This record gives sequence, structure tokens and C-alpha cells, in this order.
Amino acid sequence: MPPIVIRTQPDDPTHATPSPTHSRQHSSEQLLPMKRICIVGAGNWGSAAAIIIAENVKKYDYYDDTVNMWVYEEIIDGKKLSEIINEQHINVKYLPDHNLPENIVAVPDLRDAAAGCNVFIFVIPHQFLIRTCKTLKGQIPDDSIAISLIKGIDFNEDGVILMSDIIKRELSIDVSVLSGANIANEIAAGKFCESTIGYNNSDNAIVFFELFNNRNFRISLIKDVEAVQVFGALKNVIALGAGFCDALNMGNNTKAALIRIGLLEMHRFASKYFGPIHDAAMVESCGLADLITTCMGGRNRRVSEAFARAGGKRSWEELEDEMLKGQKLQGTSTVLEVMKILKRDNCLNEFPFIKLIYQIAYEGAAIPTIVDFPDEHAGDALDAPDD
Ligand SMILES: NC(=O)c1ccc[n+]([C@@H]2O[C@H](COP(=O)([O-])OP(=O)(O)OC[C@H]3O[C@@H](n4cnc5c(N)ncnc54)[C@H](O)[C@@H]3O)[C@@H](O)[C@H]2O)c1
Ligand SMILES: O=P(O)(O)OC[C@H](O)CO
Repeated sequence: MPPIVIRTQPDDPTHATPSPTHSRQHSSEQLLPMKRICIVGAGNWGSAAAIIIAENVKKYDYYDDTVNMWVYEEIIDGKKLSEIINEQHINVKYLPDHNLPENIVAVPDLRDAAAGCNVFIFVIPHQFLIRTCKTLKGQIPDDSIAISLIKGIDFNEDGVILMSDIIKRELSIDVSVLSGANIANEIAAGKFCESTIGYNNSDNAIVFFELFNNRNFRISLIKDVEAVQVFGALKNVIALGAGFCDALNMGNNTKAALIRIGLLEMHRFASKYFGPIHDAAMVESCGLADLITTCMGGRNRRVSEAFARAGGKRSWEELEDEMLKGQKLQGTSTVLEVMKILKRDNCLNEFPFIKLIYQIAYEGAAIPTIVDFPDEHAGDALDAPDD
């Protein structure tokens, strides 16, 4: 097995470092029960992730080679997408330029896809997670484990709800998370990048390391599922700001400044609601690197630029449908969720950039106001630890 990179948190006494004693044995030695994978989702990232997983399961004989992939069924040119995937081994709608390994089996019924599986990879747009989990409730083994690749956040009267909270609440299983600078098309093309797994249970973290790590998709592990998820969700909001900036041709210095300010607000939000967060999260792939890639090449940035250029004449929904062709924006719904909690907690003034993004996205504020930071926030820096 390749070396496992774990970013330790020195002052965390509960930190359990996965060690070589966790190294896997062959099932022929009767030490490990067989694991069978179900990928819950078959969009752009779900399909790219499936390629990695389907290759990795073949390296270990305690993973079943067949990987089920739940496909939210739709008809493409008169034919079912799941059938096209199983016959042509291409997801013609969401990842058309790449072949899927033949050990990926597309299954249109979620319960059928989950049957016999005990390792679940959740990778669907965040707005569909609750109802998807409810369909799985009572249908999976108690000792199943899950990982969420979803970038999004939810909110209710109890406060911030993470995707891992939803899965854990509905299915009562341990949930790790994976997030990073991971534009799916580039990963499917085999271009080198990194990603971060946040975990609670180190044995489960090793399973997901084995399923995801490869030469061109390098995983590091940190014991902080909250920070990894908050960064992954909020970067989609900051990407909207980057799109507004690009629509105005404001240049690289401005964009870099907005990325820096965005990173501070992401850190502030994570610390406020889940603090203290793991030191490494900000500089891992799940933090700064994801923010950079999303502000350069992501879908949220692209649609946001188009929204700004349309000068209020096109809605987010219209542009999403037209430009993404079935793929989903996450930043627009996430900023609405984030604003609910910031308003409830009366702390909008601590997040001036997120507020400006919201005002442009939903209140008709002029695009150039994207840099209208209040004076007291000039040169804003990381909050001191005792703030
Ligand atoms: N695409 C990327 O580059 C990328 C990278 C990292 C993380 N992510 C995150 O992964 C998650 C999934 O994104 P994606 O890019 O794989 O999907 P996507 O945006 O490409 O596709 C949308 C998916 O939603 C499905 N869908 C539509 N209606 C549905 C319903 N009612 N119930 C369930 N599913 C439905 C579609 O069939 C399709 O599979 C998101 O949270 C996204 O932020 C995406
Ligand atoms: O294309 P986006 O904006 O959904 O971003 C994709 C990935 O999350 C980047 O890591």
C-alpha cells in the first residue's frame, strides 16, 4: 500500500493516527470481510470518482470488483442513461469524453444499487441528499460506512447542518468526507491533483484512502470532517464572487485579493460554528487549493460571470439549465443557506464578502459593489486564536 499522508494536529489528544497495523490483509487470510461498493450518484464528479474507485478495488482482494453506481434515470435520445452506461461504458450526459471501467454497473433503482453493499460513496448535488438517504433508510447493513463527496451545506433551527450530519442522522453510520481542488473532468483525464479526506474513524479512513488514492489523485487525511466540508461548501459561494470579478475584467490582483478575503471568511465561518478547526485544513487541498481552482475554472465561477454579464436579464436557473445541461450549481443555493444562519445569528458584519455576493446574486446590487468592503475590514486578517 502507498504511504498514507496524515496531517496530524499535535494538540489533539484524541487524534488517532492510522498506522501500519491498519495495513490490509488478503481476504484469503480470512481477516477482513468482503466490502462491496455503492456509488450514490452518477453526475460529473460521481462518474469521474467511479473511474478511480473501479480501478482501485481491483488492487485488493477484499473489495468486490463489481462497483454499483446509482444513476438517477433519465432518457437520452430515447434510451435510458443507465442502459447506455452499461452497454457503451460512457456516461454520455455527465462525463462524455471518458470511458468508464467495465466493472462499474449502472443501477437505476437506488435500493437495488445498495443491495449487498456496505461501503457507500455519496456524490449527488446537496439538495437531493435528504430524500436519497430516506430511500436508503433501513435498507443497508448496520456496519456500513460512508463517505460524502458532496459540496454543500444546509441549515435548520438547530444551526448549520453538514452533509455528513444528514447521512449519519438518517442512516446511523460513520461518515467520512472527501473534498479538494477536484474539477472532475481534469481528474477523469488523469491530470495530477490532490484531495483531502476528513475522518472520525481511522479504520474507515484507511478504507477510503485505498479506494481513492492513486498516482494522480493524492489523498491526505485530517481528523476534521467539519472543516473539510465547510471549506468545500463555502468555496462555491466565493466562486460566485470570482465570477462577478471576471465579468468586470478586474484583473488578477483583484481576484487574488478576493480569494484571500474569501479564504478568511471560510475560516471564520468554520471556526465560529465548528471551531477550533484543524490547522491543516486551510492549506490542504480542501482549503486554499480548492478555492483557487474553483475561482479559476469551476462551473460556479463560469455561470456567475455569465449572470453578471447578462446585467440582471437572466436568472440563475435559466443560466444553469443552458450552460450546465443538467449539471447543478451549488454556490447559489449554498449562499442562501449561509445567509439564513448569518442573519439569525446577527453576525453578517463579520462576513462582508459573503454579504456582498448575496446582495449581487439575489438583491439586484450592482456588480461593481463586489469590492465595496466596509473600511473596518480593510486588511482584514485571520482572527486571533483568543478572539
Ligand atoms: N463536478 C465537479 O467537478 C465536482 C468536483 C468536486 C465536487 N463536486 C460536488 O459533487 C456533488 C455532485 O456533483 P456532480 O458534479 O457529480 O453532479 P452534476 O452536477 O454533474 O450532475 C447532477 C446530478 O444530479 C442528478 N439528479 C438530478 N435530479 C436528481 C434528483 N432528484 N435526485 C438525485 N439526483 C438527481 C443528475 O442525474 C446528475 O447525476 C456536488 O455537491 C458538487 O459540488 C463536483
Ligand atoms: O465546477 P464547480 O464550481 O462545481 O467546482 C468543482 C469542484 O468542486 C472544484 O474542486
